[in-house]
Amino acid sequence: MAMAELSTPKTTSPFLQSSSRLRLSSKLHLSNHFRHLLLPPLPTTPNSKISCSVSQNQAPVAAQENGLVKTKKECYGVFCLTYDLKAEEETKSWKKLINIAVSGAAGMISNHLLFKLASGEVFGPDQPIALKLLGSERSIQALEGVAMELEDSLFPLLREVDIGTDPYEVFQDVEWALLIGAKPRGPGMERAALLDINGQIFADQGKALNAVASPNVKVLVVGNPCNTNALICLKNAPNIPAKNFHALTRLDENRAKCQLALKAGVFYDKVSNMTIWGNHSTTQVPDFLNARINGVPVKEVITDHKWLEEGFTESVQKRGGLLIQKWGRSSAASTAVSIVDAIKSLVTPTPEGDWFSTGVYTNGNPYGIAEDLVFSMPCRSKGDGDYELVKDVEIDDYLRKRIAKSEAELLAEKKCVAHLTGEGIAFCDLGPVDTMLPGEV
Ligand SMILES: NC(=O)C1=CN([C@@H]2O[C@H](COP(=O)(O)OP(=O)(O)OC[C@H]3O[C@@H](n4cnc5c(N)ncnc54)[C@H](OP(=O)(O)O)[C@@H]3O)[C@@H](O)[C@H]2O)C=CC1
Ligand SMILES: O=C([O-])CC(=O)C(=O)O
Repeated sequence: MAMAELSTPKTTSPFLQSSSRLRLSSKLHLSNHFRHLLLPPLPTTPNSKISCSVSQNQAPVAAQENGLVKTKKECYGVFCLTYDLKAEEETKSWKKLINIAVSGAAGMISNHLLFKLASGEVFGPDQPIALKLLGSERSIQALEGVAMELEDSLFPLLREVDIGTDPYEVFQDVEWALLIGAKPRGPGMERAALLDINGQIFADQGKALNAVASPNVKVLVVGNPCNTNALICLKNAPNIPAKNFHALTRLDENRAKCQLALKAGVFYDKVSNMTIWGNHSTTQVPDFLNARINGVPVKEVITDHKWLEEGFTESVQKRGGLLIQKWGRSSAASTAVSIVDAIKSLVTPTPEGDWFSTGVYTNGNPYGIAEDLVFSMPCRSKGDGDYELVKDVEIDDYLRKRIAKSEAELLAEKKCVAHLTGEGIAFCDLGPVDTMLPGEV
């Protein structure tokens, strides 16, 4: 993995030393738990070398002055290594560093995702990144453990790691915000209660993004119920384009492709044009009408239409619940993979004729879906981080009826969180069937 031949480090890992020796952002209070790990700057001239003098090659010293933590600008440990000429040539062609925030960074999904981000698998082998990890008082120790593992992985593209508990600090200047942290729904907990608790998290994080993130930040909400959380988040961030907010339904798309491939006896890369419509819940609609296998409409390849309407649809809607039954916990690795897929779909051009699913703001949609929701729909991207809706998909009576059910569910969820979206007093009636998350059975 390492791109450079590295000299022997002269110091030990900062995270293996006492926490008082961690690099601390000079402008922050220690009590804010905002801790910062920084690599040497990228080379700017052909003959420049990233190297540290002996005095630089020491652990950082955090001096306290009037309660404020000040740091010297030294590098240390694994981040003070001298790169060889080959590495210089490589880093010269690197792009400008991007800042990526991840919430719930000590959770299970993040435990897979962060290493994919740091490896270059997501943003490419010439894209250096800074990771800004958001946790809480509960998880601050665990976040240090996460940072230690990142450090020990020697990822050349990972230039900074910050950990913190205040979104106004962690989200500063971020270009991507991957919002994963949310309270899991416990036994006996009402859906309305979960919407309220998690909604509050996303209202707060929306406000923080609005205040301090890059104005064109792209936000991917994973924490459930992700569609309504994304709506809450965007409503609290009026300065950020609503189009920049996504709810993760890519896991559902991947699950649907897998089921179709299994039934058709093909490898899953042969399945394309897979849309998930609606909510990331058991009302979601995996669209077999427009999906293709080897470029041929699915209904022509799989002639068991009863299976498509019932078996296939239900298996995708309830895949998360089945996995929890088997595994004893919800999908984490495949969710991280689907987050990677979702981001890559926005930063690389969509293959000709294909599309991907993502939960996006409905305003101006061509399908007649209620405005002012976050709804999963088919999208294409030029690879610039933005997307456009695919406009010419066919919607028959079967699809229309089911899409309407998911739409009704999202409209009901929206009423439950009116107090968090600035739309008045909440009124929560989610109906008799408690179907909110795919992970629930
Ligand atoms: N959209 C999708 O396709 C999928 C979404 N999910 C959702 O992703 C989210 C994260 O899943 P996963 O990483 O497995 O979960 P974990 O339980 O492993 O981690 C969740 C993190 O959420 C944070 N959190 C924030 N608020 C609370 C709270 N009030 N109580 C407890 N924890 C809280 C915790 O971090 P801290 O203490 O640092 O705040 C915790 O580390 C869940 O909401 C899950 O339902 C899961 C799979 C698929
Ligand atoms: O309900 C959960 O936490 C898991 C989930 O979203 C899924 O597996 O799709």
